Amino acid sequence: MTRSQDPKQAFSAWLRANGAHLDSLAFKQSADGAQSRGTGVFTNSSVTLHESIPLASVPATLLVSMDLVLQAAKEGTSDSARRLASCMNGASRALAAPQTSGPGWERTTLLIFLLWGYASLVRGEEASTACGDDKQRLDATFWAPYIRILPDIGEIDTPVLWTDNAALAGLEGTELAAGVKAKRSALLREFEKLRPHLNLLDAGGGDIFTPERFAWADAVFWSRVLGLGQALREFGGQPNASSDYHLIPLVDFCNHSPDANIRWHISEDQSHVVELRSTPTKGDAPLEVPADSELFISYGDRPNAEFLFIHGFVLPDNPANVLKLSVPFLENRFLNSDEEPQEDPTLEDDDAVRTAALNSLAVKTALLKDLGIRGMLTLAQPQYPVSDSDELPDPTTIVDPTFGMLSQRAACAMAVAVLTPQDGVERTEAGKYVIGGHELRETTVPALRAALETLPHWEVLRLRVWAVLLEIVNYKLCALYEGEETWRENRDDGASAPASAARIAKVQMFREGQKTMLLAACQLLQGLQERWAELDVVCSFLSEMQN
Ligand SMILES: C[S@@+](CC[C@H](N)C(=O)[O-])C[C@H]1O[C@@H](n2cnc3c(N)ncnc32)[C@H](O)[C@@H]1O
Repeated sequence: MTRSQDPKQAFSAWLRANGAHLDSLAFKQSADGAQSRGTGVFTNSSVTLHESIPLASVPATLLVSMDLVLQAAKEGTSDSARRLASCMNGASRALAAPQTSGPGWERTTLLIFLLWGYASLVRGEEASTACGDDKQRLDATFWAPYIRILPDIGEIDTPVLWTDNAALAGLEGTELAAGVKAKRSALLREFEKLRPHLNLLDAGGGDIFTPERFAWADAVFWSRVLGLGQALREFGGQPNASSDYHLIPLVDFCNHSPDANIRWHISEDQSHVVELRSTPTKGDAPLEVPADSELFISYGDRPNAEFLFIHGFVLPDNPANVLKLSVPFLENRFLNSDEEPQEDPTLEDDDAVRTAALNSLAVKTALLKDLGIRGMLTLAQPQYPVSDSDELPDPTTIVDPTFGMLSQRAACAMAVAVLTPQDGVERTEAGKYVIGGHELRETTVPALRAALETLPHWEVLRLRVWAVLLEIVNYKLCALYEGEETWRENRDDGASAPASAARIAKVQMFREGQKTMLLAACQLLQGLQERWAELDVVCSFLSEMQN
């Protein structure tokens, strides 16, 4: 390979020379209207895809994981391998547990790999052309054809890398605004800690490593990494593979589509570990793909917030859009604010009310933790049944009146969140949970649901859930509308750099998706609240409470 060769062709040649098979494929620029998708995988002739026949394959020797980085640092004999070893030693000393083991450390080692390859590339260290024996893989120059065609800083469009205020302001009022700020600060802190050790990777002294370059490595990592560890150990003939995270040159150039026509597959053939194959078709029918067509894999059904944050793109009318909210424990309302607690005649003073709230909060948090429900709840888009009549079923008569907006787990978590100390939430000394005087047979979502449904005021609890959720949804909707104002002002402000039209369109599409979700949730919850407030069982319970 010569430096003047087209990087995409050089990459194909490097893959082939090192044992990958990609006969009918080529790497080309991909775009969807104004939205660039960067490099993609295209057919170079018409092909017939079969689910059982690999279209391309990558040998184990080309997989990039922590195992490779550690091996290069330990066994490599080149100058670059020695620099890598010094950097790895320093980095593991600079970071404290838990960052020096598990997935966090795997990520750090792969970021170091990318920066190692980058330093070698910009310092013009020559890439080797010979087919790699195992030693060559332990030298940074071996990976140059791969590092060279990775998208560079200006080609990655994730909000963490945006520098124009006009686009960043577009996230105001959405869940991403705080996430992007937090991620930027975390990356900066991490970079400062690692900087002296990263500089050891660079023969030129390290002035090429900036916070932005570190954020580039992080973005490249998250947008391409696959968690293959278990699959490799179980099916890929690599019982000793200790890494989970892998970068797979070739496979990681496949762009995403909800209508993917290919998928990656762990091969049983031990020399060709990862393959590309056709997605399953009806009756195993082969798939005819014309020449010069892009082949897509699926990154999964993810909401636009996730696609934008990790990949810098959004999908129009994405059915996987969701709303995330932290579990709204009622106790927090008065523990964290001046709000008056619900009156409880059985308790003597404010201190007793506070203690009761803290106890009940501790039991509820422990219960959700034992159920595996931590942190955030997810609200999906309601899926109304498609029927000939316009009439929806009476929500009070169906198992899930939220039409899929709340999963069984989220519905249970919400019900727990709105239980008050008066509802009787306790934990016995034996660690069993008691709700309204009934001990849970087992700490599972179905058992909790069954216990909640037996409460005499179950429907009142549900009304509380609708009311609390409606309040949150309205709050988020207001924040979104207010954010819209801030964004408009920033876009019109001549002082800030103009964002590209494609980026503005992307942010707009993201905001529209959030608005659609929130309005649908608001409409549904309003209807549920009205309907539940009319139920006899709810009316009589509430009037009894008043009396
Ligand atoms: C695994 S890489 C795919 C190869 C990548 N296009 C490249 O140039 O290296 C994932 C990245 O490709 C881009 N991408 C993938 N699918 C896309 C899509 N449907 N629309 C826009 N960009 C896409 C995003 O930048 C994403 O982070």
